[in-house]
Amino acid sequence: MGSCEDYQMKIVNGDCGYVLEDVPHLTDYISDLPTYPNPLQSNPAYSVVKQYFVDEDDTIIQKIVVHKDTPRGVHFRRAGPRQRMYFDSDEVHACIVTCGGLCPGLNTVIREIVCGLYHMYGVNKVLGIDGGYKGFYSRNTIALTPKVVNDIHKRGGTILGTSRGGHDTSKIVDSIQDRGINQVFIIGGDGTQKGASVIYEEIRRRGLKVAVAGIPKTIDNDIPVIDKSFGFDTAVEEAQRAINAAHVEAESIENGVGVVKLMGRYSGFIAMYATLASRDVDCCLIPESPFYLEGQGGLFEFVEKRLKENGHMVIVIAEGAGQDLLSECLQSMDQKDASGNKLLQDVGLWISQRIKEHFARNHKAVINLKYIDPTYMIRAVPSNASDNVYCTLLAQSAVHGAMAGYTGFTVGLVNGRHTYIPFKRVIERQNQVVITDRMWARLLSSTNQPSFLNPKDVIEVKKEEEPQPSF
Ligand SMILES: Nc1ncnc2c1ncn2[C@@H]1O[C@H](COP(=O)(O)OP(=O)(O)O)[C@@H](O)[C@H]1O
Ligand SMILES: O=P(O)(O)OC[C@H]1O[C@](O)(COP(=O)(O)O)[C@@H](O)[C@@H]1O
Ligand SMILES: [Mg+2]
Repeated sequence: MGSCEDYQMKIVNGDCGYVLEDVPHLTDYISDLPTYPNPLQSNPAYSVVKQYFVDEDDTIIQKIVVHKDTPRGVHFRRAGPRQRMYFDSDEVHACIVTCGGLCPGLNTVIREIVCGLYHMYGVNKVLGIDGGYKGFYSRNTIALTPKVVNDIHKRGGTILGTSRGGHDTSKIVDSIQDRGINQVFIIGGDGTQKGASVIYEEIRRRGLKVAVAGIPKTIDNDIPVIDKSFGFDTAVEEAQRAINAAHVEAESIENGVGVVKLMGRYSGFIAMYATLASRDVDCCLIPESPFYLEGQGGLFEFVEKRLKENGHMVIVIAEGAGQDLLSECLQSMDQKDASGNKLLQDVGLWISQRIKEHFARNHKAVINLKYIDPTYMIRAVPSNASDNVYCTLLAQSAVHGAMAGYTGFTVGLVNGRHTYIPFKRVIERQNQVVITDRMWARLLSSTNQPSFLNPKDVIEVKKEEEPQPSF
């Protein structure tokens, strides 16, 4: 038996600095497993596809910008159907669980896992776990068939229900073992993937032939390595409606200020992309970029300037922005949700209040501020067309991977290619907007807002965000 560390990372080194961060396989800890031909071979839909099966040696590079002397660097295993299966179709008993906050596309992923298993691999035992991780040991299950899931992709939310907290590894693995489940599909964000990782470790410790596959869900786009998470596109699109409303309101009245709060606990991606997409936003505030209110170069000064120039303005603020300022003013609430995530104070309400107070106090002008919080409306919509396609491919990748005997992996798009990524890589840190990257500069130059950084801060930020060498 290896250490936990061995359970998580399988590193293969090649020539010229080539590194494959491989995902575990059932054969790593169970010997003499029988294999089966892939039933897709005789599926008429695929009969004309050239090279349908993924070559075992195919890998995807993580960093695509290179110089002539750059070592080849980190690669991930390419996702897709394999020639040999490590499960016979009749033997498979799969389950699907959704955990954490809602995100557009959850139902599409559920649908496509069920249809992929049934139609591509002839599996006919798929269970839905009701209500997140705790559902494994405290709730009923739902039998999932292509008929049951047929039109669920048109609905927001998750037909399985979701929850925070309640992750009890041994009770969950006991339930998997007792029910005879041998493929576990876990859809959720950073917390969920951490939970999936310990479930995989426990399954491996018990020596069970059970494949564990994660499908990363996060509306905040805070999962590292992958290009973007499903539902993010939809969220950015839906946010436009709120920004438009804020703009219409602000534009229609003297000194109109529209404030829109968007999701993003630690990562301001939705706010950044929604701002870039809209062009109606004058200022975007995100958790990664500190700001201040008073004095030269501060937010109040900028609001005054924009109102003078244009007569109206729109501010987009991510929910995690300015939390340091809030805790200075309001009593710090150190409350957490059931999963241990810090509960944040409403920054949108706070900033709206502060702007109103500033203008009232200084008799600068009478302003008309409208605050819009569309966060739960955004999260609850069904996924758009592009996310629907993305969800379908993620689900199919997960199914192909599990059938081929891979385990302990998350599926994800890396540089536009579908890959299998070891859990450890997606849970070790959070994906955040790098304010020294060009994307944030593009935003600043599109809104012409202040950067809120003085030259000394810029040097500090650059030092903090010095790229970390990957071993
Ligand atoms: N470090 C962890 N280890 C095990 N389970 C975890 C961990 N963090 C979160 N979880 C579980 O994952 C589930 C979802 O986590 P949460 O943070 O609420 O959402 P998300 O996965 O969307 O980030 C919860 O049931 C929670 O108990
Ligand atoms: O009110 P809830 O359900 O706890 O959700 C709020 C949180 O959900 C999020 O959308 C992200 O949640 P996840 O980590 O579950 O993806 C955050 O932006 C937000 O703080
Ligand atoms: Mg999370």
